[in-house]
Amino acid sequence: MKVVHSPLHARHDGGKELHRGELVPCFEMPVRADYILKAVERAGLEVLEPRSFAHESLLRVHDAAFVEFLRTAHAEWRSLGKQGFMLPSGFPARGLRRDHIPSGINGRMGYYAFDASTPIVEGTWDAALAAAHCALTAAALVAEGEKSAYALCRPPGHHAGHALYGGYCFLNNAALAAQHLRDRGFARVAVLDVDYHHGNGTQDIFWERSDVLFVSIHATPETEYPYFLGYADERGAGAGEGYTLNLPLPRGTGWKEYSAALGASLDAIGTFSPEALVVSLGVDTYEGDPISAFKLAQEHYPLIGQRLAGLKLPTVFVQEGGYAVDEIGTNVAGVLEGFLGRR
Ligand SMILES: NCCCCCC(=O)NO
Ligand SMILES: [Zn+2]
Repeated sequence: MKVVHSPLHARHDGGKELHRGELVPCFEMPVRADYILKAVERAGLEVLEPRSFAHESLLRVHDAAFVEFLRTAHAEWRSLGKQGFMLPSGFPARGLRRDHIPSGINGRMGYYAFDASTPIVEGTWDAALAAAHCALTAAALVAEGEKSAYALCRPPGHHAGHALYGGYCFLNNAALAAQHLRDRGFARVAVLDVDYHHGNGTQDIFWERSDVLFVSIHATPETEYPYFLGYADERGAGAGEGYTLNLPLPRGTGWKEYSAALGASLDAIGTFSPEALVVSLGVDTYEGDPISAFKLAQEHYPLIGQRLAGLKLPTVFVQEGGYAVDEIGTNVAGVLEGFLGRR
């Protein structure tokens, strides 16, 4: 399994997020990627830098004006004499208009963002684009015959929708990988999101499509972020009806219940009989994660990898969340080594 990683991830740093009512240093910090990189190198996996892809690759899943906002926002912020990280101050919630995008930067920020946890800094665009290219490169490797590949993406992507950013995510790396596989001739692709949080962005992108199955096991939005998507009654719309499967679980879920949900998701994927699999690999399901509340232990991550290998599908792993930085590398490498049959 090859690993795709870009040192440009480190350009996304220096912001703060609004967490439980106060501005705190971001949990989604550069050292996460450094620790994962060390762990996959220790596991003997080959590491490559990403290829470059045309701007149009991003528009296969994202709105053009949204991408242009991400690309230019911080330069505009600086041209107004501002510096440091950008956070929105208002959102087009109920009773407000969403049919008009304000011309000012603060209005546009609130139009495209859905939380105040996802700061944009000067290097955010470079890092997000590099993460997208890591995912596209991993998908290209699988399209060219690799059995599997791992995109060490930072910032993550599964909360980013067609024209939406938040949850530490800007461009939807997993959705880009799935679309690239479709564009390279894989007739049906399944996306399995095992991050603690629901991949609302990925669901949004494939909501009306039957060629990409979206399955997510996550903490119930009744009590957990993103709160407003990820319920079991969300099954897709139009041609996509029946091609979204949400398996929300309560806070405190341990391996027994998680494993049962994993089994149900693998059954659904088997029924869909995809030609490839994209895994949104968040490891914030770990019992020691600072912002999450499942109870998976380190020894469970190789088991997840083994179960995924059982699908016998060409597989692209895309890094999502996981904030217990001391253990993130061990947990990610555990999944990959389990998948490879080494654990
Ligand atoms: N306070 C915002 C929490 C964002 C969750 C990020 C994440 O891990 N998503 O998978
Ligand atoms: Zn997460």
